[in-house]
Amino acid sequence: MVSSEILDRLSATLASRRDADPTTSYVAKLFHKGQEAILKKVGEESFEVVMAAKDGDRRALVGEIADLWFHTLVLLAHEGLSHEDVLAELARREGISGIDEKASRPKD
Ligand SMILES: N=c1c2ncn([C@@H]3O[C@H](COP(=O)(O)OP(=O)(O)OP(=O)(O)O)[C@@H](O)[C@H]3O)c2ncn1[C@@H]1O[C@H](COP(=O)(O)O)[C@@H](O)[C@H]1O
Repeated sequence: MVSSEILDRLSATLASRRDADPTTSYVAKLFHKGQEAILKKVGEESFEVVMAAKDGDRRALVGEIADLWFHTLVLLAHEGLSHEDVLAELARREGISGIDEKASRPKD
């Protein structure tokens, strides 16, 4: 079974691409292009997830969700966040199902 440590390793790789040459790395190129380009990829991959699910293509669905997760990790890194922030939020939600999420979320 693949461990969630892959997220730690991938996030470290993403962080290392911040100052990398955009001509040698897809991630560095996305960082270089900026938020708009990253958001465009997140939108495209979200749509592809929906289409794969509607087509009933389970193999494609896994691939498209991997693309979506990957691009959301790039977005998090771009915004100075990481998967750990999301995991912490999910952990916080354990045991509070049934209550209003927005009302229960800590203020920034
Ligand atoms: N997990 C991924 C990963 N998943 C998807 N992709 C890239 O995301 C893009 C997906 O876009 P599309 O499917 O829309 O295909 P495309 O039309 O070629 O995309 P565009 O060129 O239009 O953006 C492809 O270029 C994929 O190669 C990824 N690129 C990198 N990683 C990981 O990120 C690490 C660092 O990557 P580099 O910065 O490229 O070294 C790698 O070692 C991998 O672990």
